[in-house]
Amino acid sequence: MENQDKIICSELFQKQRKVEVVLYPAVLAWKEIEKSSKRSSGTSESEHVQTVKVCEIVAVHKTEDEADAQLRSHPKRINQPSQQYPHAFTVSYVRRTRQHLWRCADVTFHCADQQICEQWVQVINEQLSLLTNRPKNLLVYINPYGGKRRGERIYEQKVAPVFRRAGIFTDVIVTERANHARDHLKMEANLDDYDGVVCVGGDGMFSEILHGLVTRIQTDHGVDQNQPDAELVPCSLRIGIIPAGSTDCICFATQGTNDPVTSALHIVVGDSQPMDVCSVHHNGVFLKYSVSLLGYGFYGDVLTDSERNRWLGPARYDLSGFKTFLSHNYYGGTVSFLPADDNVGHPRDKLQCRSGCRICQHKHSSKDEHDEASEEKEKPAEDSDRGWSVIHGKFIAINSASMSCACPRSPKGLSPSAHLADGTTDLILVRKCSRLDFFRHLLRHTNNDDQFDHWFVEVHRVRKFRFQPWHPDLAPLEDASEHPESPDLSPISSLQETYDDRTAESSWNCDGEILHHTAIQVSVQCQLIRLFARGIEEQQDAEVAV
Ligand SMILES: Nc1ncnc2c1ncn2[C@@H]1O[C@H](COP(=O)(O)OP(=O)(O)OP(=O)(O)O)[C@@H](O)[C@H]1O
Ligand SMILES: CCCCCCCCCCCCC/C=C/[C@@H](O)[C@H](CO)NC(=O)CCCCC
Ligand SMILES: [Ca+2]
Repeated sequence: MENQDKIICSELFQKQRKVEVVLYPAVLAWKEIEKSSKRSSGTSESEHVQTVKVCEIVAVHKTEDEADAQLRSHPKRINQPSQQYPHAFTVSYVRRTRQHLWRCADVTFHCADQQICEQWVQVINEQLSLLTNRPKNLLVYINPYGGKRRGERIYEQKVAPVFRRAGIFTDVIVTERANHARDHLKMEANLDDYDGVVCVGGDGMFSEILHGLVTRIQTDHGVDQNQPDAELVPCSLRIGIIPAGSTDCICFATQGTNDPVTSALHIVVGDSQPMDVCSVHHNGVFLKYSVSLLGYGFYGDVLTDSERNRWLGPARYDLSGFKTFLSHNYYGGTVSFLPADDNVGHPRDKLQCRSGCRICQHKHSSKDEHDEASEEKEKPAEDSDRGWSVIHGKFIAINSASMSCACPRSPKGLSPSAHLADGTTDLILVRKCSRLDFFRHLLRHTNNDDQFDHWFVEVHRVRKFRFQPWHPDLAPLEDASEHPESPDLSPISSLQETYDDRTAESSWNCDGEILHHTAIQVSVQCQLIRLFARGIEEQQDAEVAV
């Protein structure tokens, strides 16, 4: 630190203590200078240096009238340090508290000289203006009905004050119906006016923003989304997520917590996290995009059931999860997939995607990869069946996790080692097994045991996959490839009386929405969008003691 060039250095006052404050090019630091009458004569420097990275300063402003106000209310305190140092400025900055939780903290420095005070404000502001990744204008959509219906309150009480302090301008739209935000982004919003879009709501609301934005960009660039191999254009606008939904899995998996203030601060400091998006087609017709879970069988059934109980709020998933678990349905079908290259690891390698992830950093957006491939004139023949693996079977669940899908219900997620931006999705196949076995598998989503370490579970890291449910007339009577089932210790046959495993079909849960087709083709679009996030931080940045 001492070797870096000091931009400005002063002796100021903070909370009745004399401190030396230094602004280096990337760090603001201050340390106490003790008047050591208590210990020895003279002035000595305390060992403890507090530091704040300039990129984590939210704002700086002159603390107007504070000293005047004190003087008016307590004229007798004229000899106190704050009156000897009547000018003050306050630096608001990001402070890490508990795990992944950020708060906006203030530190106020007092000084005797007005000019010095103004110089400090000016110099810090100059440093902040060099941070060009910070948004200045945001378009905010609030779903007033997501989660526990607290979206508007959360925004007004916790988020808007942080944006105001950071000097961010916002246009706020409180949605009046489902798909309001999607349609506004698709057709009306003037995207040139904004540096980003903020979504106040849950995963379903995020999905609206995703569809509105991605579709708009493709339309503007003349790209036909119905072509499964279309070269999609990445979105330049980043998306911020203020969690106010039921699962908030996308927020949790990209920040490590579901906290509105933390999200607001990630937006203010201009974080950027690229993210994969799966495009889902049915017979060459575009259906949906997905960033978290595409789940057939268990998670499709949970969602279908839970939609009937929306009034229950977040608890609807617990009730439907329990009911679906008891139903213990399984579904026949054929899954085909194109495995990922070796350089992106394996779902069981325990290399979790964290802030600055090396695996994700080495990937580019799908468009860049397309461009490189066509330059080299060796576009892979992906539509042929070369390289594809095919699996027939009866499945309790088929899950594709493009990210870990960590959420409060499952802090490590459906696929703990899945990457946010590696151009792949982890395809998890849970074959027909006993109810007890499936329970053990589910339970492992909540503890440290490996949920893939079961005879009936397999997991593949893939770039594309397809699913075809068995046609009732063509379904094999027995699935020869299947592992012999272990005995079911708790048969609940009454729930299955009407269940015919040769005709039954589930539905796909696509980021919390039901798809209306079961035969689908899925392709991962590497880094199609960017969030105002940085991935989950490995460890807390501690204050520096020198
Ligand atoms: N004004 C509105 N009225 C009714 N529905 C809305 C409105 N605005 C958005 N929606 C819809 O509400 C649905 C649920 O919203 P949201 O995702 O915010 O909450 P959630 O379902 O409780 O949370 P999660 O998706 O995390 O489970 C979304 O699919 C969205 O399209
Ligand atoms: C014995 C106890 C076992 C408990 C096991 C819990 C396992 C939980 C795994 C949770 C995975 C969530 C994946 C995220 C999916 C979201 O895109 C989607 C939209 O918000 N949420 C759901 O579909 C809601 C899905 C809710 C599932 C319960
Ligand atoms: Ca991925």
